[in-house]
Amino acid sequence: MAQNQAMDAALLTLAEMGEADRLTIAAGTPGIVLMERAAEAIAETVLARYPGAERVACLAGPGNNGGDAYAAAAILLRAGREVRLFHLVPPEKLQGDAANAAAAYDGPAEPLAAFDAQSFDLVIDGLFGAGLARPLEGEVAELVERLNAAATPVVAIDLPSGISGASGAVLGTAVEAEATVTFFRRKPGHLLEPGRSHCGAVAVSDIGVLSTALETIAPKCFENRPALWRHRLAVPSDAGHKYDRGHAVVFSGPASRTGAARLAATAALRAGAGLVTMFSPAGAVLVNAAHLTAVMLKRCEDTDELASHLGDTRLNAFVLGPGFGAGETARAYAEAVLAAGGRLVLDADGISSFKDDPEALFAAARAASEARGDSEPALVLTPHSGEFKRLFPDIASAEGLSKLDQARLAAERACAVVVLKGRDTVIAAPDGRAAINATGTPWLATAGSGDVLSGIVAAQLAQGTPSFEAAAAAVWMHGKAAEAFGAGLIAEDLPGMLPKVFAGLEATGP
Ligand SMILES: NC(=O)C1=CN([C@@H]2O[C@H](COP(=O)(O)OP(=O)(O)OC[C@H]3O[C@@H](n4cnc5c(N)ncnc54)[C@H](O)[C@@H]3O)[C@@H](O)[C@H]2O)[C@H](O)CC1
Ligand SMILES: [K+]
Repeated sequence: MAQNQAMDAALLTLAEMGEADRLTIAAGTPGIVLMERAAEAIAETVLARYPGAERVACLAGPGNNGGDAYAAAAILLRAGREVRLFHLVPPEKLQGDAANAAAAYDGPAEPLAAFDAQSFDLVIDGLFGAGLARPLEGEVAELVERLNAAATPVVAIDLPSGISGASGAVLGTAVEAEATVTFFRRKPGHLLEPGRSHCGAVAVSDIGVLSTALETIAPKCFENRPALWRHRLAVPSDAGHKYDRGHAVVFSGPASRTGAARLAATAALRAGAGLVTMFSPAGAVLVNAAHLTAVMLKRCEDTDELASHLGDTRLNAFVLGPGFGAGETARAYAEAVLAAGGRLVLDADGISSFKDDPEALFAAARAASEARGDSEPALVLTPHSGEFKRLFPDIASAEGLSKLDQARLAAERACAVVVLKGRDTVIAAPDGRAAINATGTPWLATAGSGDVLSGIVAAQLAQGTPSFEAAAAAVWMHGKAAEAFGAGLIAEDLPGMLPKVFAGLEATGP
């Protein structure tokens, strides 16, 4: 059950989508039938979203995306719309299903050069989809730029032309659509920026591609939805005790910089850790004491004191970084926590502390994972792109890597779950599993929001949720908390929205 629901959230590579098509066609559904259904889905979206759109332009490219455009044009013509089709290549040059779809269309068709967006109420973009192989240039690039400058709404077939389905990158230039209709499952480019913004509202149409094909294909990338992790999530039970829900620790920075750690600690408590203790340098104990209530406080002045605290093996999840200050102390503490068998969320200054010797961190993480015996990553890294660059400069600067590729390579190298933050946060595990997040609002880009996230991750780790699921759940909840609050959000507001998020999670399915 959980497995099937997760498969609904799969994000497919070009090869995986091609394989799903191949298996479906081999099982008896001809390609032209899939194209016909794709066209019906596009026409349905157009008629439902734009009931008043009379003058419709269909732009058809040289491949099957163009074939979909011909087939959709035919349906809209039958529905009484005033349709004109504009083609990049003459219809007689099309092949396979696209050629058949073009032959079945008997409405007006003209070369692309005759297209003027201003003369239409709606444009259907069937120039390029999954087969986009290189940047748009020349006549097509100019046309796309004129189209974007016009006020006419665009519905994209499969992907806005110019957007890479694999990476969400703009190749050359790309159509800015109001809506996108894709088929069977989304692709990473629908969720990764800037692709996501170019897609507008995405509708996924089940065109009869066999979902059982996914069992054979075994995709490893998913949209971050509860189906991915809800079955692994620890939920406080009636018979439970606070000690069953783990004991999280947050390291505080010096006296003038304690707020970030308190945000993380409050979030950890709200997100379900049974107990949360702040480890504070001596000089910050009074400041922290003045602010903390349910969060406990312990002095932790140096590595000796830390070693003595770590003797208590009930302390099982740690947050190090928010407001902590970068340097030798952070490095020593992180290594000590991992060596003691703790699970560690390393954020902010904690990450930057290893910029001169990332391998020391990766070796500590590898040793910690191996020592656990279940190969579960003990380390969760939560960098934004600037921090990511400090730990993984070569991956960050390599040409042609998507954010998804970057997070996966980093996770494998660091033997850690990597949460590469942003509007399109990617969560990746060393074994290649990855999730792309879609919850949240622009208001999350606010001071302290990352500190809250690290606390939510730690709460899940403390309760025994596996690291990948813990991180993915936390990112989703963090976004949902922001959505629930709405405009005017500051980081302090996020923990207080978590009860609503949990209630929603209980009330709804995946
Ligand atoms: N199950 C499904 O998902 C179905 C999808 N359908 C649609 O088919 C397209 C993919 O079709 P394909 O022919 O493989 O690729 P495209 O139409 O996207 O384009 C390939 C075509 O374009 C040329 N090309 C690539 N990049 C450029 C460029 N920058 N400039 C100029 N020309 C370029 C390339 O050489 C090829 O000739 C998918 O998106 C769906 O819309 C089917 O309808 C069936 C079901
Ligand atoms: K398209």
